[in-house]
Amino acid sequence: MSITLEVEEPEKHQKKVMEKMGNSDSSFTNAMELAQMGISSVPNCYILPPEHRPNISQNLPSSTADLPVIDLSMLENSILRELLIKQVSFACKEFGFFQVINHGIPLSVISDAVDTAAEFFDLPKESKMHLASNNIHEPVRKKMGDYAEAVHMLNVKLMEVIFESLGLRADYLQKDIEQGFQVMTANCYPACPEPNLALGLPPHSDYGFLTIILQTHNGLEIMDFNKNWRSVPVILGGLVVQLGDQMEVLSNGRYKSAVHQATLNPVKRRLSIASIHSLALEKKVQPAQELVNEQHPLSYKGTSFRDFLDFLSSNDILHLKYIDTLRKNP
Ligand SMILES: O=C(O)CCC(=O)C(=O)O
Ligand SMILES: [Fe+2]
Repeated sequence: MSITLEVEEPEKHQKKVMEKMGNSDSSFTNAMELAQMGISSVPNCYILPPEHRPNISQNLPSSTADLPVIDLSMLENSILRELLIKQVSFACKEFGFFQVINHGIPLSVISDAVDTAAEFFDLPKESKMHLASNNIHEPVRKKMGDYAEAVHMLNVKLMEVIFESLGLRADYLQKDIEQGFQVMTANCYPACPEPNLALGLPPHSDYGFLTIILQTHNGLEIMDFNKNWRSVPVILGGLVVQLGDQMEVLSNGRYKSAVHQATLNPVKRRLSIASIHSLALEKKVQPAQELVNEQHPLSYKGTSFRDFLDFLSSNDILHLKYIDTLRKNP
C-alpha cells in the first residue's frame, strides 16, 4: 500500500477556479486568514457567477431523506449478506454513493483523526510547514496514520462487496487493490458569512475506485442522476463512500462516478478527510472482460492514476471532465 497525505485549504483550489473563470483578483487573501479577521461579507474573488452558486435555501431536509445508508454488520450473516449486496448494487446504480455504518473503524480512531486535522489547521503557517513529511508513522502523524490504515482495510472490504454486486468474484484484482495507492486530503472550510455566494469545492468526480469521506458538519452534496444536488447528512461514526472514475471504467459504465461539491456554512468551520483509493500509480484499469458483451460493448479506454495526473496538469478541468476523455462513444 502506498499512502500520500495532503492537507488542503480549499480556497487554493477555489483561487485556481476563479482565475480560470476570468476573475484574477490580485488581492486574493487566504480564506482562513479572512475568517480570523471576522469578515461579514464574501470578498469578490470568492463570489461565483449566479449559475455556479449553491442553492442552499432550497436544500430542505427532505433532499437527504432517501440517501442510502448501508449497515456493514450485515456482512456477517449469510442471508443478510445477500440483501446487503442488493442494497449496494442499488445505491451504486442510483447514486454512485452510499454511507456506511458498523464498518468496524472505532469511533475513537475517527475522532482522533478529526482532532489531529483540527489541531493542524489551528497552527500558524510556519509551524505547519515544519510538519511536512512523507512518513505516516512519525509520532505527530500517528493518529492520522492509524485512521489511514483502518480506512485502507475498509476499502478492501468495500471493493469485495461492490465487485460481488457487479457479478464479479469478490477477490477480483485483490492483490492489486491491497497494493494500491491511497491519497488522503484533509480539507478545512472556514465559516462563511454568505454561503449562498461561494462554494468550498466546485463540482467534480474523484479519480480512484472509491473515496471514503469523513465530514464534521453537513456540507457535502452529491448530484443524483436527475441532476439534483442532495445534501449528505452527517451520521455520527458513519462514513461516506463515493464511486470514482476508475470504478466507472472497470464496471464498463454499469456504475457511474459520483459528482459532488462542498458547500459552506455561516456558523461553523467544517473539516473533511477524503481518502481516495486507486490501483498503483502506473497500473492501468480496464473495463472487466466479464462486463463486456453484445449488449454492453467496450465503452472506456484503460487508464492509470498517472494518466489522470498528466491530464490534470495540462487541461482546463472546469470545462473538460477526465471521465469524458475515456468514453469511447461520448
Ligand atoms: O469536503 C468534502 O466533503 C468533499 C471533499 C472532496 O470532494 C475531495 O477532497 O475530493
Ligand atoms: Fe472529491
